[in-house]
Amino acid sequence: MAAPVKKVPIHLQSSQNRLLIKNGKIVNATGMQDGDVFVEDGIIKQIGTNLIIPGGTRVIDARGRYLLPGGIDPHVHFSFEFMGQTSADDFYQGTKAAISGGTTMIIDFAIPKKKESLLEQYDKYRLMADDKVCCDYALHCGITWWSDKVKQEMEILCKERGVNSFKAFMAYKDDLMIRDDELYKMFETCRQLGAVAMVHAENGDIIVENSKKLLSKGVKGPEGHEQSRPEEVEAEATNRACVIAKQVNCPLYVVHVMSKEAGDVISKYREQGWPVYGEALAAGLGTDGRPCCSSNYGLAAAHIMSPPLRSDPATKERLMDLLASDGLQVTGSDNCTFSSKQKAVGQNDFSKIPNGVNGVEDRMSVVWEKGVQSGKITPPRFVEITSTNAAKIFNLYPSKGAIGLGSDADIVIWNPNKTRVISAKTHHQATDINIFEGMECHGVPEYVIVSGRVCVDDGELKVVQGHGRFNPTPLYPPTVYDSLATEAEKANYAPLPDLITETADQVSQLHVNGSNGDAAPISPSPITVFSDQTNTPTGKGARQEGQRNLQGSSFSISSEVGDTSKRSGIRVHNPPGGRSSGGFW
Ligand SMILES: NC(=O)NCCC(=O)O
Ligand SMILES: [Zn+2]
Ligand SMILES: [Zn+2]
Repeated sequence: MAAPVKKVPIHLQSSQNRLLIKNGKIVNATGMQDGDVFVEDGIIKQIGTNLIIPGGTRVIDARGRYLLPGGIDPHVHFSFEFMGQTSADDFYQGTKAAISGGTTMIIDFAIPKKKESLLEQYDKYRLMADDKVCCDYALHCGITWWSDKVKQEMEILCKERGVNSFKAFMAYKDDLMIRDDELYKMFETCRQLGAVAMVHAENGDIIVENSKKLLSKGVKGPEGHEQSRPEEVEAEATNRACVIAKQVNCPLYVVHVMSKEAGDVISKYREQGWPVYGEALAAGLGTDGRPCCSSNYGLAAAHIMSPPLRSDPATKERLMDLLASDGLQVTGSDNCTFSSKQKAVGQNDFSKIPNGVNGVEDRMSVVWEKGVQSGKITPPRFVEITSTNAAKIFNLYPSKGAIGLGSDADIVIWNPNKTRVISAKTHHQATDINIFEGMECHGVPEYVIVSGRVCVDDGELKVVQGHGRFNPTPLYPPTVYDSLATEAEKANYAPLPDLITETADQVSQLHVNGSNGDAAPISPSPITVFSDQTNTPTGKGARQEGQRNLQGSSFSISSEVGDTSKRSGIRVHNPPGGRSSGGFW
């Protein structure tokens, strides 16, 4: 006989989709405030004190902790076919590792080989990622050759597939590299579309010649990697990319800034008022290139990436100083992991070592340790460089990158008083070596909430495959284009609404819709509140909730399954005026 079903009174049932985080210090890029945060259906619905909360809501006490917007890592490569290998972290393992470290959104790159279709590569990445991602994601596309077809496909990607950013490679000659005239045309096209041009800045011709010379002299080990591409080879290309972008009036995002000289170039253009953005990496901030000269090949090869980790140990301090002074704006990981076995293919020729390091899991800890713990930056600046700036540049703000009313409930409860030691023995990545091995970091993500779901729960990882969704990135990010766009172009995009983090009383006022000012009842439907009162549910800049495309949203649960709540489809962030989300993502 079946056991009798125990009935739980309705008021005692804990709702999976409601969460109250109490007593934390809420940190946004704009500042900090003490308060409680109420989350329902994956969205932040109330912020303040003395909130009116429905029964059955799960409560987490965050006293003594910071509440941070979930980290956004704008630079990862999962399952990337590169230098004859496929990077080891796939979209499941990579996003799982990301979440365990406090990152709740990643942006990967769909990079076609020369002559291949961008659209086909995009489709391939969507297929690889959609069912596997444990957190939300978006895609940049790579431009590795130029033709009318590439230009047309860029337009389709922007207008119909939710891609607003393209990366060009000035290195990896005969593989991904494009020439200056192609770069010029690509930047021009980005400018015409209102997209973000991104660049890997290194002089690929010089690298090839230097490598040949070093190999012929018998320098074959990993130490030859940096020798073939010294600082000025990165700085020259960074300057050249800025010059080319300027010719066509195009804003520019320089990925993986790895040297002092390249950082200085970006700062110089910014001082002139030019919209150039620079991304530092966890690797560049947390370690350096000295292990590349180790007699332990495995350790040396694990540190090989491009541009290289610099052997000057002062580089990491300088990069953090630049982040502190706004010479650089964003931190990513460029997570592109290869196992020791995969790295072994370059044993007799450094130019064949697959380039890439880990970082998606440890980026938040490394930046906190080197930035906040060292006293160089404040918690709000930490939030800005790990989350908010990426959200703004790729036009995801304020759904992402903020703890505000109507924002996605991507929240990290961060204990600054706990420490952890990074190790390959405990990390969640698909590699056997961690470049930050042994580093002690203050700041531990005790809870990581991904779109309302508690995926790190008091330190326990409970991710769900397929919980994440593809986030289209709309064109004309205001942060990037405001200083350049014409008035006619500005009509194409919605100005960013300001973040609102009012008290409960103020929130209630915003939702009573002309009633007597009593506290508003908790609404089961998403609350959409932005300070720009011209935003209506159908107007420019409105979040288009409920327009999630359900197709292709299969869902599976990992061994760490916590619940079976299902999220599916895509997210649409502040689509530009007139553009329908239309289900074509
Ligand atoms: N950076 C690196 O070494 N590997 C990933 C590919 C790239 O971003 O250039
Ligand atoms: Zn690159
Ligand atoms: Zn990369």
